[in-house]
Amino acid sequence: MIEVHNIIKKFGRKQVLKGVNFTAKKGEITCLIGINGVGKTTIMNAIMALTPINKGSIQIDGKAIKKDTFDRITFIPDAITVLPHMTIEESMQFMRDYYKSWNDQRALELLSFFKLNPDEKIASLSKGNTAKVNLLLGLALDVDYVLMDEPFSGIDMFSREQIANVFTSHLIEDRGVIITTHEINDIEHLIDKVILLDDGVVIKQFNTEEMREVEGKSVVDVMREVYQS
Ligand SMILES: Nc1ncnc2c1ncn2[C@@H]1O[C@H](COP(=O)(O)OP(=O)(O)OP(=O)(O)O)[C@@H](O)[C@H]1O
Repeated sequence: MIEVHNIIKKFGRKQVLKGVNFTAKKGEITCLIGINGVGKTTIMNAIMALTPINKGSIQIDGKAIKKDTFDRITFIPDAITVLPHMTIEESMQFMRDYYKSWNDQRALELLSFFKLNPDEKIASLSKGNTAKVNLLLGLALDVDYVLMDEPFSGIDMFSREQIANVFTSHLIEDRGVIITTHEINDIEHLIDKVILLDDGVVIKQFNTEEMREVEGKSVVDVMREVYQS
């Protein structure tokens, strides 16, 4: 389980995170939701220790984040990080050389799942296919937790559907996933837990199935209640 305890993050005098608390379990998809600039990416960066926090703590399976934690967790940012002159195959080779957790079989499955041509250069890919390669490179790592920042951002409906399908496939398996998205309609039916953020804190968190079954409300219903009240 990833446990985020009371984290505070300031950029200069601006306090972006004012005591954020939530947990994300293995085997579940947890979705961070909030308006632009609320601090979703900052939370992801804090979990990955890419940005220092001012206060609070983050634990992964009961242990503070350390170098060796990164064998167990991966971050898929909203922009591709491999070099544009590489082909997809070369970018996979790069990851294979660099990460001992690289799983070739899963990478090949993802390649065929997304119907990507391994000989195509990253620079010549459409936005949708670039997003798919980005996901492939992250999901092919054998790690327990995957963080995804805006995997649906700016891509067409069919690519969004294909990406959403990955969440229900064995390619995610029993991993813990934390995702940020503004495209809630695409994954509403897939997510287990929702964390609603506003003004630097978690204003509501709930289990989506419980919310549907007990209160008869969708994620969008709850978002309207919380953000438009
Ligand atoms: N390195 C930085 N230096 C200064 N301010 C920053 C830095 N990184 C983020 N911020 C500020 O922190 C706030 C939160 O940014 P963040 O990118 O985490 O928001 P977000 O919720 O992910 O937004 P979006 O939905 O637009 O992706 C914003 O006001 C942003 O300008």
